[in-house]
Amino acid sequence: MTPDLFAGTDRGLESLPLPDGDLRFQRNFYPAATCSALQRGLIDDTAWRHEQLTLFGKRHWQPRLVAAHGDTGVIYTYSGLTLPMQPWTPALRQIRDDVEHAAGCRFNTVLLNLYRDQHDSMGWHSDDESVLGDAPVIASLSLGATRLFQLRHKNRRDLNTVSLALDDGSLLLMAGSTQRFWKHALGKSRQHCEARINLTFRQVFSDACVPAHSGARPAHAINGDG
Ligand SMILES: O=C(O)CCC(=O)C(=O)O
Ligand SMILES: [Fe+2]
Repeated sequence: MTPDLFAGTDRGLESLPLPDGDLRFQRNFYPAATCSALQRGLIDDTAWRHEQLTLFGKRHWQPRLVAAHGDTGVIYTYSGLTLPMQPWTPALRQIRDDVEHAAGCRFNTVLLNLYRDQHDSMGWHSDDESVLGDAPVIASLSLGATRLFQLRHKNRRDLNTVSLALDDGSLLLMAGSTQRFWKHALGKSRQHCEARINLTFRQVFSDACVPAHSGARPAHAINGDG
């Protein structure tokens, strides 16, 4: 495993070298005071759900709380779970607009994860559902405790696991073929951790109209107010 590859800056999104992928990262996307206000508001105002998943015929509680917000009519199923889609709140709409501006593309959905402490986690997976298109852009904003995010290539054994400390206010973009070739996870921590919220913004297409190439569009392609 490599140490944290990327120290990050607040000079905008910067590319992280990733074979077969496209990762960009910005530390301090939001300043600390904004992050703590956003985190408090989201913890209090979100209808957090504790969901169960079936793995090999056995029911398991997910080790985190979740919620989904998005445009009316969007349905998104992942890991066999279809969360009820809540409307955008003013806070989430503002964050979405800021993230769209940085990413240069539109998002119609955000999944929220609340990692209550060091015991909460997310297992290895790719966000590669067909409704995300073949080259999804996923923008991940972290608020609260720093947690270690890891990526591992699906079939190249010569490549090390990549580790990235996602700290308060950081923005990570996964684009291009990242979901096709890499899995990612957020493991439990050995040290005590306070709560962390992660928001992943996605563009979910209805099954009928998934574009052949759905990668990031340049900022000037943004139109309308969503
Ligand atoms: O919490 C994180 O940083 C990862 C979240 C994630 O991978 C997801 O929501 O699909
Ligand atoms: Fe993910």
